[in-house]
Amino acid sequence: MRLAGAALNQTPIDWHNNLRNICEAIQQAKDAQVELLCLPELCLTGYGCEDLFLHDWLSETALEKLQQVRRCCTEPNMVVCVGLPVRLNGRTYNTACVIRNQEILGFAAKQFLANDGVHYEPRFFNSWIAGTTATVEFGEEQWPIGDLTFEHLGVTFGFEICEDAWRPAEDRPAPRLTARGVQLIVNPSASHFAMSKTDVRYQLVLKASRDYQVTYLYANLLGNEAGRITYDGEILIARNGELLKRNQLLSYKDVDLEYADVDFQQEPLVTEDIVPLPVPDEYRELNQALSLALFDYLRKARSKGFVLSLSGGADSCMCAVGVAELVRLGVLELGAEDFMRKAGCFSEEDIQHVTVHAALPASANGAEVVTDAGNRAQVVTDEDLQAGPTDANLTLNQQLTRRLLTCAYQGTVNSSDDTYLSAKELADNVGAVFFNWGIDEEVKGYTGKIEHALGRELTWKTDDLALQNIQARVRAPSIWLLANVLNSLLITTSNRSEAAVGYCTMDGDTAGSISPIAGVDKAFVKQWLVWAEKELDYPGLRRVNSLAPTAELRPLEDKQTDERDLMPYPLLNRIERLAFYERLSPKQVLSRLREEMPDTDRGQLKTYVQRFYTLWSRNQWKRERYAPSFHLDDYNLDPRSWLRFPILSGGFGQELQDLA
Ligand SMILES: Nc1ncnc2c1ncn2[C@@H]1O[C@H](COP(=O)(O)OP(=O)(O)OC[C@H]2O[C@@H]([n+]3cccc(C(=O)O)c3)[C@H](O)[C@@H]2O)[C@@H](O)[C@H]1O
Ligand SMILES: Nc1ncnc2c1ncn2[C@@H]1O[C@H](COP(=O)(O)OP(=O)(O)OP(=O)(O)O)[C@@H](O)[C@H]1O
Ligand SMILES: NC(=O)CC[C@H](N)C(=O)O
Repeated sequence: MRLAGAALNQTPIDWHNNLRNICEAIQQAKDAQVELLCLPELCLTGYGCEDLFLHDWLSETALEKLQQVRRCCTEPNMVVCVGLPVRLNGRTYNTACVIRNQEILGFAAKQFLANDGVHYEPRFFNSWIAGTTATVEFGEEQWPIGDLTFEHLGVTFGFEICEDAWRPAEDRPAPRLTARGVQLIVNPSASHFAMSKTDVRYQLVLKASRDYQVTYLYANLLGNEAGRITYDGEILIARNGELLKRNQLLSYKDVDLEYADVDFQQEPLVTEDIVPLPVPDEYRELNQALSLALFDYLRKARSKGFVLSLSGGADSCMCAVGVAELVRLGVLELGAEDFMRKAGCFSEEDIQHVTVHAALPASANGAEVVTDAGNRAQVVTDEDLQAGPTDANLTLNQQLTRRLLTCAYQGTVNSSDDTYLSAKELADNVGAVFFNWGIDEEVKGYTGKIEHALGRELTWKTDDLALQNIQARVRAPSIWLLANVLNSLLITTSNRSEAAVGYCTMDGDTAGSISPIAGVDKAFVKQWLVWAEKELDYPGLRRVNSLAPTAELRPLEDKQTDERDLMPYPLLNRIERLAFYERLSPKQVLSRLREEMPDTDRGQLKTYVQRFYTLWSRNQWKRERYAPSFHLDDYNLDPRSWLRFPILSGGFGQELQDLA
């Protein structure tokens, strides 16, 4: 039997997009003579519909749209499994509908709901009770729903829907299914991306196929579906512990279909030792996920591009590279023309202009073709090409980045030449539009007003934080204005370490509508930039990679650095991880640190732990106010996705006092 999984880039309640992708996958499956096709979890409505799953109309519309999917399923020999919510007696179930030759055979329902990390399924869905079935009615028709198995071309199959497979052996459906004679387990998933998670999923699928001696077919969603969470579109087909198919993750395509053939007449030996996956390259994974997430966000928000306040520091530089990589990877996979069309923000004239130039061979236009890692697709240098004035001497990727990314350096008397040059060199390297303006006048305007009102001078001695914050805040209005004028999304550059301790000015450097790296810790940001300079070939990162992170908000002679204000970043990350990922108490965190760092002064470690928890508690309100952020690491601090904490609390007063 030819089995296929298709990863789909869906959007909540974008019926047109979702149906088009589903029907396209079915068409591709027909063309490839696939006999059983698995589509991802809840792909008809989108997985991220949130409280809409509690609305009757959503499931009613999904059932209506299902009739359109049904009409695409015209092959007598092909089964299609499509995910949608079904509402019965005021309860919503998360199901996979099985269709063959326009006939609905039934709805398999999810038994275990994902309720950890970024998943809140029990808020929307009810678990299906194993061993039970019921009936779905639609017009004159009735279909079975529940704990079902199916038969197709002599093969018996059943379902684990995403989280079902992540439960222990004594709970998960797999052993009960195999006891009922199932030879094939189909798993439609919506499994969020996190660095290295592919390894976990691979082990899960391979081991299930080995332990239950079945064929296992797994298909995940693809892309930034609803704003925060990205899916990597993983497809896995395995049999008796052996991998038959695994695809390239994080595709820019809407539909990524892969298939493999399984001869169910033969029973191959069981592979006891699972061949391990090569260790995932987290820097590369992060790059792909970040850039795809930005691309999908841009087009799904129907925006024209991005605006970025580029300080030349690590965070803003990483965001700039994220946009440049969105272009590079998108063009690499789709080609310039399809990339531009899919982005949805380029005019037909511009598409023609850019792609005609890109298509010209080097010899025809004097262009220099550079064959490096792919950062420079092609360098057009011939001025006679009548390219727009801004396009001369830019590579294709730079030309496109220039259309999507506008940056501004906004210096003060406290800014250094180093950061200015770092910002300028990176902007030039990626091709972004770059402005440079000062903000001292505005700062003076505001401080002067308050000095007049209070009848005294504001000084660094008496008003340190206030004088820092006004600089960060004064950068916000002009960059917002630019974003509005350009119909662009304003990127805010907060990282996870800064979010942990509120090391940011609210309505200042947090201003923006999208916060791409708020889930990534600062130590990782810095390592990633070193990797990107070399591996992705961005020489414009050379300067930032030689700088210590600094807010540049105090006078230069103060030599302000983040780590002097706070503590070393690796230590901050360690405390954060122990405290909120491993969920230890302050006392346990301190004793763990003392074990791990016996050479560090015990009193100093205690001060850092106290500082961390004090700043953490004081700044929950800031975490509540960050712009939507991407989930990229295995956890994050976003109260709307991974981590909840009270805005007002005792702030660990007792616990910190008790530290020895
Ligand atoms: N629970 C709560 N709910 C609501 N508001 C609360 C609050 N607790 C304090 N507040 C209010 O918060 C305000 C203070 O917050 P905010 O004005 O944001 O500023 P604040 O947190 O006082 O200071 C900002 C910190 O971030 C650092 N920073 C700023 C900008 C850029 C960078 C950089 O790395 O580039 C670093 C800066 O060095 C400083 O340490 C006060 O008005 C206070 O009343
Ligand atoms: N001189 C500046 N010009 C433009 N934007 C700035 C400037 N200084 C700060 N910003 C904005 O404020 C943000 C926060 O500054 P922060 O210092 O936390 O990050 P960074 O400068 O990117 O990195 P690092 O902390 O490693 O120096 C910057 O990312 C940038 O968006
Ligand atoms: N949609 C789901 O059930 C996802 C849950 C599962 N733990 C995962 O992360 O893949």
